[in-house]
Amino acid sequence: MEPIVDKFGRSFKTLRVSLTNHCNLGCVYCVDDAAQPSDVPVIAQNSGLAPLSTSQYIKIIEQLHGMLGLETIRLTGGEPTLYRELIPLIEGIRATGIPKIKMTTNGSMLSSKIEALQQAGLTSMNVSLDALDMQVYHKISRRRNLTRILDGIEKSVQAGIGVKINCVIMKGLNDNQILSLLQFAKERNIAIRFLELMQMGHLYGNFEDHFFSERSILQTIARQFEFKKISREHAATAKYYVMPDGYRFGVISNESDPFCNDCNRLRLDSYGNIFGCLSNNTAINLSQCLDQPQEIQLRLQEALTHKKMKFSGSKLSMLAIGG
Ligand SMILES: Nc1nc2c(ncn2[C@@H]2O[C@H](COP(=O)(O)OP(=O)(O)OP(=O)(O)O)[C@@H](O)[C@H]2O)c(=O)[nH]1
Ligand SMILES: C[S@@+](CC[C@H](N)C(=O)[O-])C[C@H]1O[C@@H](n2cnc3c(N)ncnc32)[C@H](O)[C@@H]1O
Ligand code: SF4
Ligand code: SF4
Repeated sequence: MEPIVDKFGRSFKTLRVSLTNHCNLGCVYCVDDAAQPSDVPVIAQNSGLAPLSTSQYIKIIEQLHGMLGLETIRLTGGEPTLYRELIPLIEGIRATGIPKIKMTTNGSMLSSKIEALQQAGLTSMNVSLDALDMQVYHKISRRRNLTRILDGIEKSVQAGIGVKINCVIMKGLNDNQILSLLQFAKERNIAIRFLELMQMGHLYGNFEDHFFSERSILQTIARQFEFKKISREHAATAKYYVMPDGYRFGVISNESDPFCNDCNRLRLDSYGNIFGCLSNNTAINLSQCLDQPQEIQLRLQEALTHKKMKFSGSKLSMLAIGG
C-alpha cells in the first residue's frame, strides 16, 4: 500500500468527528434563518444514509488509526454534547490508544457533564463564545443560553480540563465584544482565539458585509494591549500572539491568511462519510466498506487529493459538513 501523503508532505493525523448535524443553538453564521426558524431544532441536510451507531464510530476510528497513526480526535458537530452515548463513545475512543481526545462545543451542556467527560478520557475542550453581552449573544446564537455557557466554562476550568475559547467576529455585530472577551479570558488564563468569518453555507459568496479581518481584530486589541506574534505551530489553525505578561491569544484567519500548507485534518460526518478538506463538498463514504481495508486506503488517498492550498469557502455550512 502506498503511504497516504501528498506531494506537499500533508497527511491525516487529526480526525474531526461530527457526532450529529443537530444543534440546540442557531448561530447566524452557521444556520440560515430564512430556512431554519430559530425556535425549532436545526436539522442539516443529510445524505440519505443511516446515522452511525457508537460501535460503528469506534470501528471506523480504529481502522483509520491503524492506517494513519492518528494523534488527535476532535469531537464536533452540530453540537457534540447532544450525542446520547457521548461517554461510552469517548471511552471507546480512549481504548484505541489515540493520545488526544478533544471536543469543540457551544458549552450549553457542560455544567452537568464535565466530570463524566473528564473521567471518560476527554483531554481538552474548545468552547464557542461570541459575546459577553446578553443581547449580542442572543442576537448571534438566537438562544438565551449565555449564563449556562459561562457557568460551564467556569466549571470546566475548576475541573482542570484544558479549555480554550473560540469567538467568531462579525463586523457590526460583535466586534465591540473583542476587548471584553479578551479581558474575560485573560483574567481566567484561558487562551482565546478570534475567528475570521468563513464563507460557508448561506454565507458562501456573500460574507463580506460582516467580514472583520485579522488585521482589524489586531488593531482593536492594540488599543488596549501590547503583544507580539509568535510562530504558528505545525498544522495549527491559529496563529498566537503573546503579551508582555506571557498571556497568549490567537487568531484563526481562514480568509486573509489561510493555513493549508501543512494541514493534517480529515473529517468524518455522522453518516460515515469522510471529507479531505473543509473547502470541498465531496463526501466519500466509509460505512459501506468497513471490512475492506484496501478500499478504505483508496478512499483515503482520494480524500487527500481534495486538500487545497487556500480555503475557498463551501456551500455546506459547518453544521452540515461537521465543524
Ligand atoms: N480551513 C480550515 N479551518 C479549520 C479547519 N478546522 C478548523 N478550522 C477553523 O478553526 C476553527 C476552530 O476550530 P476548533 O474546532 O476549535 O479546532 P482547532 O482550532 O483545529 O483545534 P486546536 O488547534 O487543537 O485548538 C474553526 O471554527 C475553523 O474556523 C480546517 O480543517 N480547515
Ligand atoms: C460548527 S461548530 C460545531 C461545534 C459546536 N457546536 C460549537 O459551536 O462549538 C464549530 C466551530 O465552527 C465555528 N463556525 C461555524 N460557522 C462558521 C463560519 N461561517 N465562520 C467561522 N466560524 C464558524 C463555530 O463558531 C465553532 O467555533
Ligand atoms: S456554530 Fe455550533 S453552536 Fe452555533 S449553530 Fe453551528 S453547530 Fe450550533
Ligand atoms: S481548507 Fe482544506 S486544506 Fe485548507 S486548512 Fe482547511 S481542510 Fe485543510
